Amino acid sequence: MSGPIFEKIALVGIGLIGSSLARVIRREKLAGHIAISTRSAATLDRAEELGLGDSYSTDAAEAVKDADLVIISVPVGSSGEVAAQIAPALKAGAIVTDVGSTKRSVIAQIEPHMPANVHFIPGHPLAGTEKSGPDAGFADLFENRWCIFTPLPGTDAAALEKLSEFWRRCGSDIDTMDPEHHDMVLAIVSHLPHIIAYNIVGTADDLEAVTKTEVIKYSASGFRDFTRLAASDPTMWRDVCLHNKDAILEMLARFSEDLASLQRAIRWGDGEKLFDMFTRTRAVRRSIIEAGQDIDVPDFGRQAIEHPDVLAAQPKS
Ligand SMILES: NC(=O)C1=CN([C@@H]2O[C@H](COP(=O)(O)OP(=O)(O)OC[C@H]3O[C@@H](n4cnc5c(N)ncnc54)[C@H](O)[C@@H]3O)[C@@H](O)[C@H]2O)C=CC1
Ligand SMILES: O=C(O)C(=O)Cc1ccc(O)cc1
Repeated sequence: MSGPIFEKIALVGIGLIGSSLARVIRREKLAGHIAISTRSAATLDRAEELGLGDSYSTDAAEAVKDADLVIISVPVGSSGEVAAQIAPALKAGAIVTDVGSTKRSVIAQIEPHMPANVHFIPGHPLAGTEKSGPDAGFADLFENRWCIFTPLPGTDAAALEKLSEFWRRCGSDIDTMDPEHHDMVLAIVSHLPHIIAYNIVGTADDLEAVTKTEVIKYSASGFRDFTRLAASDPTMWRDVCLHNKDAILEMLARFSEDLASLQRAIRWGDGEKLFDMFTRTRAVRRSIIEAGQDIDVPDFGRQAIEHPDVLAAQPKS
């Protein structure tokens, strides 16, 4: 299929994800009109300088007027505020979706505001980088990545198919799951890695016996990989931590238990245990490569979904 899918698309939030969407919508001619809205006037001006849309407003309600598709791309903690602003201005029959990294909390914030005559379909593209803002986006971001929908009971099948077609034309593959499962999967494959990265870089930064110049000068590539994740947007990740609290705490508890067991093996010189553990984790990496997921920016989503055994794997005693 070619040609516009929607007459007017409104993008609320024009950072990494919103601006990547603007770029791919333009390139693939997915809309007749792209309306852009964001809270900060300076960011909106930058989006206009970059020519990302056809109309610009700091008033989200103004931007969504007559829109057939509204995509909310703001930090998850701001979802409710945006939903309240846009609700009275939504067109009957419009599809409203989001791209938030957590789903239960976003649904809880947005759904109560949605009028009965619009289709709210929560979504999450498993694609991103550590960068943020309208300059950071690029049209290929969603190419060969998963986009997960967590539809509410009774979601209109035609609206879901139309939104799926939109994301396919952005380059993504579609998967559907319930919001609880989404939040659990993402806690281990995305949220925990970021928290671990923030923590290890923080620990290094606190070390008094090692100067900051030494951390920079001698940083091995393993540490550098962590610094990339730890450079991710603080507002976005504060919100993810606060809005997927239960699943993150559950995964952190398991992680801490496993870390303590590793610590014990090191303390007691249990080389066999260390070797077995490192052999098992090496196999996970191999299966990622075999699944064709060995790409520059770590891909965390597809692997866990296609190979749920990665999640289910229990430590060998
Ligand atoms: N950065 C990433 O790698 C990924 C992020 N996500 C999700 O996408 C969403 C957006 O993330 P990014 O684009 O990376 O963030 P960003 O920081 O690059 O952009 C956020 C945008 O939201 C705007 N904004 C913030 N509060 C607002 C409000 N109350 N009303 C209107 N606009 C507001 C900001 O001005 C900015 O334009 C988040 O929910 C995040 O969890 C999803 C997949 C990947
Ligand atoms: O930069 C990376 O490695 C990421 O993991 C990007 C990312 C961050 C959050 C998401 O919800 C999805 C993708």
